[in-house]
Amino acid sequence: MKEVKILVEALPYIEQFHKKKIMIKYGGHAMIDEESTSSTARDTALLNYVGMEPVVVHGGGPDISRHMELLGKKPKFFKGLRITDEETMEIVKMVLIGNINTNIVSKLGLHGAKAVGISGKDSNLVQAYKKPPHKVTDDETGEEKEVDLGLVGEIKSINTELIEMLTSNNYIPVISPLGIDSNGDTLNLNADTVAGELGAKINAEKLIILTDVSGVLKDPNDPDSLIKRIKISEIPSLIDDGIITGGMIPKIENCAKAIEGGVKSAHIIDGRVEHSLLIEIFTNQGIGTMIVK
Ligand SMILES: Nc1ncnc2c1ncn2[C@@H]1O[C@H](COP(=O)(O)OP(=O)(O)O)[C@@H](O)[C@H]1O
Ligand SMILES: CC(=O)N[C@@H](CCC(=O)OP(=O)(O)O)C(=O)O
Repeated sequence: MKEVKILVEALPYIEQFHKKKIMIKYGGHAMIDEESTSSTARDTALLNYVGMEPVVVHGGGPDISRHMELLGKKPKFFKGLRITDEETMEIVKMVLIGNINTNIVSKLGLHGAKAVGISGKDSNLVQAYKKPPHKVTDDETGEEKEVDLGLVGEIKSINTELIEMLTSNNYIPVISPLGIDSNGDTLNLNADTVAGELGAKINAEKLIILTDVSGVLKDPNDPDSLIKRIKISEIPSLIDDGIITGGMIPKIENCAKAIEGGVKSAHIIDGRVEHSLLIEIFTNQGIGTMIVK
């Protein structure tokens, strides 16, 4: 009886999200081991089985950094974005496309879903241009200088045709965060940005970002200080006051962009917690931080 009750309680959510796209971002820090990646893949497959259309964008920052270090390169970031020279780009492609993407696709397949691995380059899905150098002022000398991030892109446009084709045929697209520029060259993109912008473009019902903290915390060192709801208007002061820093900045900013672009709700949740994805979708109280208008 207990199992049946659970199923009946899930019914309104199954109805609400039937044939709706759910944009899920698998964070590099959320994929801590094979088991948690497999568990998230199983939950994603379940969403698909009950009639939703999940679309996965994955990260892999920690793995890219690890491989760079193995090859004797020091990872460098500017405002959360990896400074990407040509050699780094080779590592980024190898890790994201060759390793992480295929791994997620296999795991979804093992749980019975039809998953297709692509990157933003396929079928011109994510067209991008090289990010112009950042102007920064040297604190000591007051001199202005430029920081060039190398092969890092900004999204110019998104062609959703391939995604629509896949989801309408019940395939789960699994997307590596790379873009293609007008010369056909590859650019490295932040995975949260791809998930947010693509989520808005495909009219996703929900954007769910899986990471390694329970959501946005008032005090990042205190796991019990979770902020359950954040209004878009509150975001700038949370950043200015230094409450939201580092990798959380692109997450919250892209949740806001997604909501402004028409996504109905955006959530940052702990991907290491078993079934956090299902708890978010199938319960009233949800889990993690919800970003609202
Ligand atoms: N206010 C905050 N609440 C929670 N996490 C925060 C906050 N500010 C910064 N962070 C950091 O953001 C990290 C998540 O971003 P990131 O490391 O890029 O994850 P991912 O690989 O999942 O994209 C957290 O592990 C935490 O260190
Ligand atoms: C430009 C840029 O910084 N790209 C990211 C792409 C991967 C990513 O975003 O991974 P997470 O979501 O795990 O952080 C990088 O090279 O790390």
